[in-house]
Amino acid sequence: MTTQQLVEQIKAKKSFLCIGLDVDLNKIPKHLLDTEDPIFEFNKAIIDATHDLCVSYKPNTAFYEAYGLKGWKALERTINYINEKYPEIFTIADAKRGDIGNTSTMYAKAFFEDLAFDSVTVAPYMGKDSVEPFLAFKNKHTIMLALTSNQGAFDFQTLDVDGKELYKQVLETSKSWQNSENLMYVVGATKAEYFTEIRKIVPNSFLLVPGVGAQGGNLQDVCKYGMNDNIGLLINSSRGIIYAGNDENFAKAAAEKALELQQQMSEVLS
Ligand SMILES: O=C(O)c1cc(=O)[nH]c(=O)n1[C@@H]1O[C@H](COP(=O)(O)O)[C@@H](O)[C@H]1O
Repeated sequence: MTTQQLVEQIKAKKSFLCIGLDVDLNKIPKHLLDTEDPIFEFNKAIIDATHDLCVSYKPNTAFYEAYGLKGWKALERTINYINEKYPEIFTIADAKRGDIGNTSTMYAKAFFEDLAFDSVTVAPYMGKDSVEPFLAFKNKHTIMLALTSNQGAFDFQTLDVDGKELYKQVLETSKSWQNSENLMYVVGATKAEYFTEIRKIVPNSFLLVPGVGAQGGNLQDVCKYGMNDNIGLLINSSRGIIYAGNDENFAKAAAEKALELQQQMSEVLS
C-alpha cells in the first residue's frame, strides 16, 4: 500500500485509529476457547465489528509466537482474512526486528512476502545495514522505533550523544538511508511533549503512536503537537479496545470503544 492510499483511507473514514490485535488466551471470552482456533475467531469478530472505524490493524507477533505453531497459523489466518476481506486496511506486523543485512532480508521476506503485511516494526540499534534491507521492498513500510512509550525509553533513547539526544540522532541519521521514504517511526503517546521537536526533524513522516488507552497517553495532545498536513499519525490502542468486553458481546463492546476514539479523531480532523 502507498502512503497516499493510507491518507485517502484516513480522510474517507475520518479515522487514524490502529487497533492492536494483542490476543491473550487468558483474556478472551471463555466461550471462544471451545473453538478450533480461538485466536483467529477472536480477531475475526473484532475485525468485522471495527473495520469501518479504524484504518489499520497491528498484531504484535509476541502474542502469536507465545502459542507456537498454532499461534503463527492464527497470525497467518488473520492477515489473510484482512487482506482478502478488507484490502484497504493498512497492516502492521509488530515484530521489532533488525539484524545483520542478510538476516534482515529474511525477516523482511517473512513479513512482506510470506505474510503480505504492509509494514513491520524494526529496532534501530544495529544501524543502517540492518534497516536498509527492509526499506528495499517497494510499497512496503518500515516502522522504526524512535522514542518508545515505556519508562525504559529514558535509559538510552534520551541520552545526550554529541550534544543531541539519541532518539534525535536516530531520526536524523535514518533520513540519509537508501529508500528512507519507506520509513515511518514509533513515538509513544505517553511522550506528547516531545512531538514538536520530533516534527522539526521528520515533518512529513507517518508516526505510529502506541500508548493511548491502557498506558494513559492523551489523544488530544498527540494530535496537537504531532499532526502534519497529511495527518501523519496512526494512533494505536490494543487492550483498551479488544478487551472492552468479556462475554458474547465482546466485539460490540470493542466497537463502542473504537467508536469513542474515532469520534474524537473525526472532531480533530474537522
Ligand atoms: O511498537 C509498538 O507498537 C510499541 C512501541 C512502544 O513504544 N510502546 C508500545 O506499547 N508498543 C506496542 O503497542 C501496543 C500497545 O498496547 P496497549 O498498551 O494494550 O494499547 C503493544 O503491542 C506494544 O508492544
